[in-house]
Formats: sequence, structure tokens, C-alpha cells
Amino acid sequence: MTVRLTGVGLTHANGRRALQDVDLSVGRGERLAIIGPSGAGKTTLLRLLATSLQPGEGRLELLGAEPWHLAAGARRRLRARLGLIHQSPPLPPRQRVVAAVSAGRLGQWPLWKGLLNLVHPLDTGGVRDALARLDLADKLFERCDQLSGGQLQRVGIARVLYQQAELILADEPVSAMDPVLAGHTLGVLTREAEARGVTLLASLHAVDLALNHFPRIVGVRDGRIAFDLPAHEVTPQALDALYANEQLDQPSPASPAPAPQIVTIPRC
Ligand SMILES: Nc1ncnc2c1ncn2[C@@H]1O[C@H](COP(=O)(O)OP(=O)(O)OP(=O)(O)O)[C@@H](O)[C@H]1O
Repeated sequence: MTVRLTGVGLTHANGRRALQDVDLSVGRGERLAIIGPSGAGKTTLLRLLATSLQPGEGRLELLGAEPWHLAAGARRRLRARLGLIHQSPPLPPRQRVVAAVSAGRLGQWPLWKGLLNLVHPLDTGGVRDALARLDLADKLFERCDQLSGGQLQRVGIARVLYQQAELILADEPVSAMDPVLAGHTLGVLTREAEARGVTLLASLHAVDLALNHFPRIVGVRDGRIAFDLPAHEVTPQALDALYANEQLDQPSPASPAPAPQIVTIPRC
């Protein structure tokens, strides 16, 4: 298994319980979309898998290791095998795209090579190839602060492709793109993952993108796994239950009581 969570719970520092009783096993090469309403715990789950958050309860295994039982150096080496795609890639604004993408391999390089690469990019050809897959080869020497939000997201994806990560964790990777580009970009990412046998977990708000691009769908609600199904078995009823918004369901005290109504968050 690439990922195994057993009875995992996580409470944020402010006391907010974000995950509870999460059991999840993901095999090597699987592609899985995580969907669910806002605040359900999708980002927390991905941050936990990225080892930026430590579970309060339960057991986490990643790539055959238990990260929180490893010494710091071994945990750093494990992290170098994980590729993180952020909704807003944390790229230094003045950095050139070539440096931002090549930084994907910093965790695999000795310090001297990483420093040298900052001054003089060592593998411009490899970086250009990764960018070309995202139709961004012409942005190689542009500054990150001169790119649009959607272009920056594609730079973040190119960085993880260049890294050749074994497990890709993507948090809303196409949220800043128009629907056509979002679909195209997810297609590139999922095909790359499939061709390389890489495990891919992505959180997505757009349910149609999740169903079209991922064979397995995990629905998360209130910090728990509501369903874990092959995409073709996800029913409209399961989606309605996942997205039924209890807070919006409360009638206003000042208004005459309307007929009870479940408000469903629109899914694009
Ligand atoms: N750093 C944090 N500190 C405290 N509470 C947090 C933190 N991050 C998230 N939470 C809380 O944990 C819960 C889950 O949040 P999370 O961001 O994981 O949800 P999400 O499903 O990714 O939501 P969205 O779709 O809106 O991004 C929410 O109640 C949120 O307020």
C-alpha cells in the first residue's frame, strides 16, 4: 500500500476536530479524488498525508513507512518522495519559472547542487519538457509574479512532474482555471500519473471533473469518510447527501416558516 490510514483523527490547535475515525487504503498507482463540502476536512486530510500535520489518533503509513515513527532525517527523505500540488503554489514572486520547477528536485539533491541550481539552472531541458506538458514551455524564464493564477497552478503541477514524485497529493490543483483548461490540465496530470504508475490523490470541488478523471471517489463530510466508491457507482443520491447543507437548511426566525428544504451547493 502507498497510503494506509487506520482510525485516524486530527484536532487542530484551536480545538477544531477536523478528522475522525478515518480508514483509507490506497494502492500503488491508484488515482483517487477527494470530494466534499467546504470545511469537510479535505485539505486537512491532504496535509496529514503530506506530513505537515500529525494525527492525534490512529496510524498513518506512507510508502511503507510510519512517518511519525521515523527519525527527522529519514522523515525528510520520505518527504522528498511526496509531490505536493497546492491550490496557491507558495512560489517566491521574483523567482523565475525555471528555478521554481527545478526546485521540485531539491529534496533529492545535495545542498551544493541545490545552491548551484539557484544561480545557474542545471537542467533547463528537463524543466522545459515538464512545462511543455502543461503548455507552458514559453514561460521558462518568466518571473512567477508575472503569471496568472491558473498559470501558477500549472507551474506547481510541472514542478511535481519534474520531481518524479512517487505519491502526488494535490489540493484543488485546477481551481483557478477555466473549465476547459481545468479539464485539459487534470487530463495531463492523471495520464502522467497513470503512465508512471504514480499514486495520485486530489481534492476537487468540481464533482464532474472528479468523476470524469478519477476511477475512485472518496466523499468526505464532517471529517469522516462518507463513501469510498468507484466513480461509476457514485449516485446522484450519494452526492446530494454529501453536499446537503444543514446550516443553510435552517429557516430564518424572522421569516414565515417555509416548507422544509434541503439546499444543495451547486456543483460545476
Ligand atoms: N489551520 C487550521 N487551524 C484550525 N482549524 C482549521 C485549520 N485548517 C482547517 N481548520 C478547520 O478544520 C475543518 C476542516 O477544514 P479543511 O480546510 O480541511 O476543509 P476543506 O474540506 O478542505 O474545506 P474547503 O473545501 O473549504 O477548502 C474546518 O472546520 C476548518 O475550519
